[in-house]
Amino acid sequence: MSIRKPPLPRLLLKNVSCMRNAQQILRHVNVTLHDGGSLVLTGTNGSGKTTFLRMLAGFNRPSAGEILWNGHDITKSGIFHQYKLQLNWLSFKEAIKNNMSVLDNVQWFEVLEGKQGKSMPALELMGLGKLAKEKAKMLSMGQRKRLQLARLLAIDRPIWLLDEPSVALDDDGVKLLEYIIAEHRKKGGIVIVATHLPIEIEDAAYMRLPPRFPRRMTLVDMLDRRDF
Ligand SMILES: Nc1ncnc2c1ncn2[C@@H]1O[C@H](COP(=O)(O)OP(=O)(O)OP(=O)(O)O)[C@@H](O)[C@H]1O
Repeated sequence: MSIRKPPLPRLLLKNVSCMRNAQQILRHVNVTLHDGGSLVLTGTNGSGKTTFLRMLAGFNRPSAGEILWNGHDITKSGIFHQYKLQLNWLSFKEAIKNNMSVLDNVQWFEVLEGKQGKSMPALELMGLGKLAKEKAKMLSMGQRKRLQLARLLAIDRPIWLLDEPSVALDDDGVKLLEYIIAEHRKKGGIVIVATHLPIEIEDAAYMRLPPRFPRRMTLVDMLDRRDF
């Protein structure tokens, strides 16, 4: 009888902590993600959701513990070079050039990836097909977010790091976001989302980060506890 080794997780965070500006932001975080997996990060303002994503993107190094991709430490330079090519990052910094057309704002990134042919279908899927030739400065906030999502699709990398991806989207936009996440996962992609807003992601793991600055106890809290 042969005993099969379980597959290595694609991403593994082992007892990871992270400091920022000499403050401990994340403590002893453990996460396992296989292909097709998803993690939703929630927590109050300042609890460290963006820091978590930045750490996975390599902008902040863990102060303790390890982040392993295919079993290799991502902070090792040879590994990081390969690992970062797996990442697709969506954040408040939109990197949208207002004087370029909507299509060029997507195609430019696609060409940098050495890919072609996905920009227009991605814009159409995100409901921006008819605006493809307009300057990006004509777009509303929600349309700008849709453009960022079209870029994710056109660039087509396996690990998505999404910081508040549904902010500014209307109901249809949120459904589209949920749809593209589900489709990406079906292909084996990994999706990590930091969000304040409800989002439906089937079988996702949820992690609620503890507040960093617990609020001071009020008189009402003290009366509730009756321990003074
Ligand atoms: N540029 C920075 N330099 C140093 N410390 C920072 C910086 N940005 C944030 N921090 C610290 O890191 C902590 C976590 O911030 P982070 O942005 O990760 O939280 P968040 O959970 O994403 O918050 P929000 O819900 O407001 O987006 C903050 O409380 C702050 O003290």
